[in-house]
Amino acid sequence: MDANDRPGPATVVVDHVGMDYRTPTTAPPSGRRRRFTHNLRRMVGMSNHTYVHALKDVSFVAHEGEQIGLVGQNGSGKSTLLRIIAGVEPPTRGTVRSTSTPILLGINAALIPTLSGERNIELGLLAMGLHPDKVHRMIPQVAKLAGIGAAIKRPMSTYSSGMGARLRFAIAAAYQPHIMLIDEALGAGDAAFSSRSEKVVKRLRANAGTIFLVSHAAQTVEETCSRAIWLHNGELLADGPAEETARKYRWWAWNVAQDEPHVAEKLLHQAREEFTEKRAANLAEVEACRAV
Ligand SMILES: Nc1ncnc2c1ncn2[C@@H]1O[C@H](COP(=O)(O)OP(=O)(O)OP(=O)(O)O)[C@@H](O)[C@H]1O
Repeated sequence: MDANDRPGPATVVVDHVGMDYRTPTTAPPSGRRRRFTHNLRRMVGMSNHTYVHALKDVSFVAHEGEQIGLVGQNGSGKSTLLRIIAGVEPPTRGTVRSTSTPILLGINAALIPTLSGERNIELGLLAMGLHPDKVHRMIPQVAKLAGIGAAIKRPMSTYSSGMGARLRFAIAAAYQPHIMLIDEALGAGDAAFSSRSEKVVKRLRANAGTIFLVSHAAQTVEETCSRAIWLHNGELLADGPAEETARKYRWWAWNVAQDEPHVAEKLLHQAREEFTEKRAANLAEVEACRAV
């Protein structure tokens, strides 16, 4: 889609989504009383907890024909957002609505370790809603794409992590999703598998209606997406044409890498200011979708 084109109909509505993870920590909290409780719990062998605010009130609408890249530094919430859109994890707050089931390439299939690879393919394809006749016809081709040889007859619990990743990828790739989510960090496998999986991803991307892509190379987002969203510490900081948004992020990241914290801070502030109007437009669109 060209940046000047009108967007197609809405396919995914991310409505005020927030995600908090409760995690153990050894860091002492601020405040005397809290520190006292923290030390006391530690002395009696109990662990202390803190909350990670992985996503903070994220709202936007994705449309038919859009390829949306998610950019942001490590830990900014990109994978969390993909998992929530895929329905793999429920958000702490807010909702995600979509016109069809979004498929997160590689991990939607919940595989069962005690069953063979072949049986997992069967169950995975059935879980995606494919007809049993079609599933039986497809098993050999999915097994071929996984390319793990005779291991396909063995229980998954005996696989290496790379073999498991290949199988998961092959199952997800067997189905052409309309809303497709790709987390490049989940890509696993050796060089031969990577080139094979690249071809499959290319084909799936060409036929999908809406695509979300998490890539650590902002340049990939710039080159292959129509729109980009910049997440920073769980906050939606920018949302616009891929080239413009990914460049903003790259310029910020470059300044962080050059140890220019003041410039980087100024750029964050600038991005936030520039996003004010678009944020209001996003919220209005989310609101309008809620009314439908
Ligand atoms: N299951 C979990 N339990 C606790 N904290 C989590 C969990 N999953 C993610 N987090 C935290 O949530 C925040 C966002 O993580 P997320 O993986 O979404 O970031 P990311 O932008 O995808 O990072 P990266 O670029 O490194 O892959 C991080 O601070 C991370 O530590």
